[in-house]
Amino acid sequence: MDAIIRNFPHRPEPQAKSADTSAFLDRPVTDRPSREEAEAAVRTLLRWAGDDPDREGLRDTPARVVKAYQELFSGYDRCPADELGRTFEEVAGFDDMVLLKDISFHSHCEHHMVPIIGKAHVAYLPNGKVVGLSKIARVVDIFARRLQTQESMTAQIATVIQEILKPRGVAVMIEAEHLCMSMRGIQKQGSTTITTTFTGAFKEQPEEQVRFMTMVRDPRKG
Ligand SMILES: Nc1nc2c(ncn2[C@@H]2O[C@H](COP(=O)(O)OP(=O)(O)OP(=O)(O)O)[C@@H](O)[C@H]2O)c(=O)[nH]1
Ligand SMILES: [Zn+2]
Repeated sequence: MDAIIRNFPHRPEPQAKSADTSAFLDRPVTDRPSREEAEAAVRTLLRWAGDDPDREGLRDTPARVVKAYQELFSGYDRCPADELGRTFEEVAGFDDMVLLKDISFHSHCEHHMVPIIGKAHVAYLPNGKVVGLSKIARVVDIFARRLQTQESMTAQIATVIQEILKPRGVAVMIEAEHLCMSMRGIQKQGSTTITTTFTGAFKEQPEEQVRFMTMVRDPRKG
């Protein structure tokens, strides 16, 4: 949990605390450099790469890069716990698996700041309440729009859903290509990294894990 709390450095205005979400809202605010400082850093990188930041084609690039980073790293300004705050009473007694498959995401690895492109599969076993389907995808999106390792992102998604929704169990699988392994370094194109994590009934009952895996691979067999 601590790791998740530490990953909220820039949330500007903490919302009202509730018993369920307080742990996700008490996070330190760190000094953020100004936009001008960020643009100056991009200019330095352009020069370091060997180009001239004053040539016409690059003149607006620092501003564009900063604007793009604001979007790509907007997950630091958002709280995944907030997304899960609105729930619905269990629909018509439904308490079986809810699985969102193939949630596409773009993230950036914390080692090289190079894209991680992949999809997440997230399931939970409701325990008296369900959450809007889009909220699960929003949680994935918020964590993806931070610097990540795939393992951390997998664990963070499961932890926040387990802590806030308190279902009988959560299962998360992420499949992703790390461009730091294909564009540079070892240069292995097309390799996929798969990570999984399970809580509650998914952790304790192997048959629930199998059912999750089967539904991820072929939902007709679930
Ligand atoms: N476990 C894990 N490793 C990652 C992830 N994304 C990137 N990496 C790895 O992070 C490692 C960083 O290794 P370092 O030796 O510190 O850095 P490097 O010299 O740039 O490594 P190379 O990529 O091997 O050239 C590399 O092996 C990457 O493949 C991730 O999500 N999870
Ligand atoms: Zn990397």
